[in-house]
Amino acid sequence: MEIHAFLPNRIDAQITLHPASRFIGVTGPSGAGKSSLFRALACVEKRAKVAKSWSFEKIGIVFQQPMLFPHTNVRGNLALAQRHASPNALSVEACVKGCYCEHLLEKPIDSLSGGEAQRVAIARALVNGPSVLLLDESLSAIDIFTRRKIYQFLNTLCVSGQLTCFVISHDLDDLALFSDELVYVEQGKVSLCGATTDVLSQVFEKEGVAIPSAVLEGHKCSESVTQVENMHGIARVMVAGHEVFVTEEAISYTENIKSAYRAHSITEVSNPEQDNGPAPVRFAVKACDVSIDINVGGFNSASTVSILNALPCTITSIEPVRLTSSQNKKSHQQVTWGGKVLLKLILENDSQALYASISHISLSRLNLNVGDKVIARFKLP
Ligand SMILES: Nc1ncnc2c1ncn2[C@@H]1O[C@H](COP(=O)(O)OP(=O)(O)OP(=O)(O)O)[C@@H](O)[C@H]1O
Repeated sequence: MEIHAFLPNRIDAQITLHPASRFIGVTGPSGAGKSSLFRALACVEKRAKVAKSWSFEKIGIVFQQPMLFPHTNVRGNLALAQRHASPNALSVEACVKGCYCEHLLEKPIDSLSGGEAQRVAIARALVNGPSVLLLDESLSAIDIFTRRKIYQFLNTLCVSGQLTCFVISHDLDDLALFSDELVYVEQGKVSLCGATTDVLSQVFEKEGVAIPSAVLEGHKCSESVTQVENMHGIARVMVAGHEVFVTEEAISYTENIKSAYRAHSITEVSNPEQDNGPAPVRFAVKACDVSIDINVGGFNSASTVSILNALPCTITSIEPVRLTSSQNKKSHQQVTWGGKVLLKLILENDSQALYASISHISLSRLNLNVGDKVIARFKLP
């Protein structure tokens, strides 16, 4: 998929995407032109010129400040959107359930909180039945638990082929978890575009992110081992041949619509006849949640620590963690070095990367070096 968007003095962006990408994250510094790009794509900017290699049937856009009709309540807003809905649009019930705003239906618009109004605005956009939905920081005021649930719902629609989402966010963890591809905008141009994990590592370097998250992909095992896991919403995921535990909320489904379908109890998502095997999933692991164990022989014998997960890895780089702070009135950046180092690790027998943020003291006590084989132990994501 190719898109070229031009807006005089603001945007000259070339985006090249894989045809199968359905959830595309967009990020970049403040003022880079992300909103302008979306406004161009949504044909809101009259002077914009957009060329694309495929035709969008119907484009929806939701801004950070929800633009709901104040003269009617939430139900009325949704009913108005339904009037011009495309034939395959989801029902109001499915949209409000997926956007967690069932309880808000009778509320007047001016009584909604910022996060509630954002949820209603997304539900209203979905009721209209767009084939492409542009979300411009549209979930920024929603708490992380509900936000992740809504992203999971949107992702389910994307995985089932009913929707393509372009999502602007400054939250790299959200984008890491859900995006098939990531676009980085700088000074009106697209400077990075491609597979999420590849682009993310370059974004972390560019933005000097001290505690990055790695995205791991694996297959969710269909059944939980014990009733305890079931009760606490913990899933088992096979990563590079090893079993790890992940909370259900932290998982994003990448394929296999049946699993996503079951996870959300959605009745209107198209349900192609696919096999019901282990569902491909991804989840993010924060560098600060990863500890390093040099006792590689004791891989399965860490029963004396509370950290649940372990993956054998090799250290591929060791970098001091940069702490960047604004120094003076001219906003020059001063770089200072914290007491930590960032280790980049590659999983054994796999090309997936993991980060670990550890202290200089641990680095020297354990005498860690590039090329060492270690166990990365990490808390339940
Ligand atoms: N209507 C407008 N007319 C002229 N310039 C504009 C207009 N809207 C935005 N700009 C300018 O275009 C540039 C890009 O703004 P835009 O809002 O697209 O950035 P952004 O990447 O979305 O930023 P943020 O992350 O802070 O929301 C900025 O310099 C902004 O001042």
